[in-house]
Amino acid sequence: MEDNRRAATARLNFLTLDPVAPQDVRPPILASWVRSRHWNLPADKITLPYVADPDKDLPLTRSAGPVLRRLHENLDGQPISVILTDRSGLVLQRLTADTELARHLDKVYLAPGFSYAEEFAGTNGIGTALDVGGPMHVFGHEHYAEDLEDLACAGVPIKHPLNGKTIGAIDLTCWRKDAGSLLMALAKSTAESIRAALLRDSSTRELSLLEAYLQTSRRLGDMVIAIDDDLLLMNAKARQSLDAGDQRAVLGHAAEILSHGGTETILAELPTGAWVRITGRPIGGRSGSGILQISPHSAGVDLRSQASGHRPPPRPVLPGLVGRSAGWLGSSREVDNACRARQWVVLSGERGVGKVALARAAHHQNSPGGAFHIVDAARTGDGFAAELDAELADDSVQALVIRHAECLDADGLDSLAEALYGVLERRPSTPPWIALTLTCENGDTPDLGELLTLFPLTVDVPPLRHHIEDVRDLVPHFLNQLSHGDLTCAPDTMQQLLRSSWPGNTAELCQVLKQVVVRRRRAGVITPADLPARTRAVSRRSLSQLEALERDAIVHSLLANGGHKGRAAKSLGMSRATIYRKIHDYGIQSP
Ligand SMILES: Nc1ncnc2c1ncn2[C@@H]1O[C@H](COP(=O)(O)OP(=O)(O)OP(=O)(O)O)[C@@H](O)[C@H]1O
Repeated sequence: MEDNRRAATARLNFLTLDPVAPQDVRPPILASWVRSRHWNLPADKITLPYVADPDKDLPLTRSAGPVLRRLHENLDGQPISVILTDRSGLVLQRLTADTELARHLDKVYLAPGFSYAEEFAGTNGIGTALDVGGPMHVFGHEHYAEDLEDLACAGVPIKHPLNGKTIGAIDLTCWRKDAGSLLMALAKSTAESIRAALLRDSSTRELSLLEAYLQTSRRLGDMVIAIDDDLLLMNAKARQSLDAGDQRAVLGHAAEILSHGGTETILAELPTGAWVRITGRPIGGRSGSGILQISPHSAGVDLRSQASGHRPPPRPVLPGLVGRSAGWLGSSREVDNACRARQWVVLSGERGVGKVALARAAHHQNSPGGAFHIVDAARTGDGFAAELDAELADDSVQALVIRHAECLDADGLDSLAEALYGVLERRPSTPPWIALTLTCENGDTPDLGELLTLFPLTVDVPPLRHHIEDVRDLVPHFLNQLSHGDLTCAPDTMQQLLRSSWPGNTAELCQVLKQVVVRRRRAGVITPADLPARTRAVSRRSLSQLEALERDAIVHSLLANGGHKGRAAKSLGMSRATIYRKIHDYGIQSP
């Protein structure tokens, strides 16, 4: 009781930025409060992300189920809730016999589908135990969120018995007034029983997988990978021979082979241009579990180079950007050259195509470390004008992007031209490099009037559907950034992404992958079912660049002719029959 009062005072002092006496709060709790403040969490209420349909078909839930049910029965109606979460703190299961406690837990969202990760719920038994990687009890006012002050929680991370990775957490929660030291002892012994159950359930299959993996690695000296639910083993040969992008591609093919029974052999081209032969062998009679043997396939390389005199595809020209299609590389080179020559440039294209990204990368390539700033003309009120003045007055700025110039009206464009002439007068020998971006929709390019005399070059940045093949590079690039390489994309998922028309371009692709990463919350391979519904509105096949251009021309013509197909066909010089066929073939929704 005394401890709780001291914790309450310490918490209040902490929240009001007053000094906290070290003896009043345990160090791991204080450290967690600091992290909670860093996440900008409100201390007076709890708001948590919710996943409507969390994936509960995991080895953890299968093995933990009987252990949790036994414990729940033994608790015999006592007000203690037994909670299982995945490794991110997402609640998968809750067993509570006491209705009053259950009602309270519902009120604070300690229920399946809600995440009790520390970054959302602040200091608590689940998230903080997962964060520190060991058992953690959090008592009453030690919780960061006021809503949790009547509860006591004892959380213990659960580590996989074979690979040692944290795969979830067990938590026992009761009323603060009922808590005692036995709560933690019980949580620890439950975690131990779950580990034993996991070992028992997985040992037969995983040990035979491990044996097959070791035998294959020793015998053949090839690259070998073993895959099972939560287990991934890759031998040194595979790790050394394949770079991160190639590893991800191989894992995607491996998942595909294993999901079809695992006995196939395929030839695959990897992102670096190397060809490999991948042979699968299922283990344990389950799809998704088996050994993959990977060997370099020189015939593939020879075939390619003999057939078309192919060289490995060109590398991206600008740092931090990916994409090797001719259209994207052409724009990249133009922006790079303009930046090197300090020539001011207009970057024009649909929303999210990568205009700012190109300007930033060109600047970093040509003036590494130099100050690069952005001002956005879409800002309302006087915000833009004031910010622009400040940037132009700052002599340390070496590169400036003026974004969304299409938002300026005629007066705005005049003022901008005047301000830019001013900077040329003031810094005639060292003006900043300036790129102006124009976001154009439906092929309309706004008129920049007099400004064009200052910007002699306009680079058109193509929409993603016109260099759709770059999706193959963009997806692993974004997944690597978003999930630190924990997630890869299955080949059929990639096919679906390649067939989408991406009206929001690369920014939309990045957004979709972000959504997938947040929803999945565990490592593995992304399947088409993981993709949000909007990516399913796809054309029946992936279109070549010419076909995509033709589809766009038809869409623009239909728009310009108020949806009248006959007139649209005439203005494009095509017959009515042809336009009808193409509208159907390209899956165009008539405007
Ligand atoms: N080739 C690429 N490689 C890696 N990332 C890219 C590439 N192209 C675009 N991106 C990323 O896509 C996102 C959108 O790009 P960016 O903001 O540059 O688009 P924009 O054309 O300037 O958009 P808007 O018209 O809306 O202002 C950014 O996160 C950017 O880093």
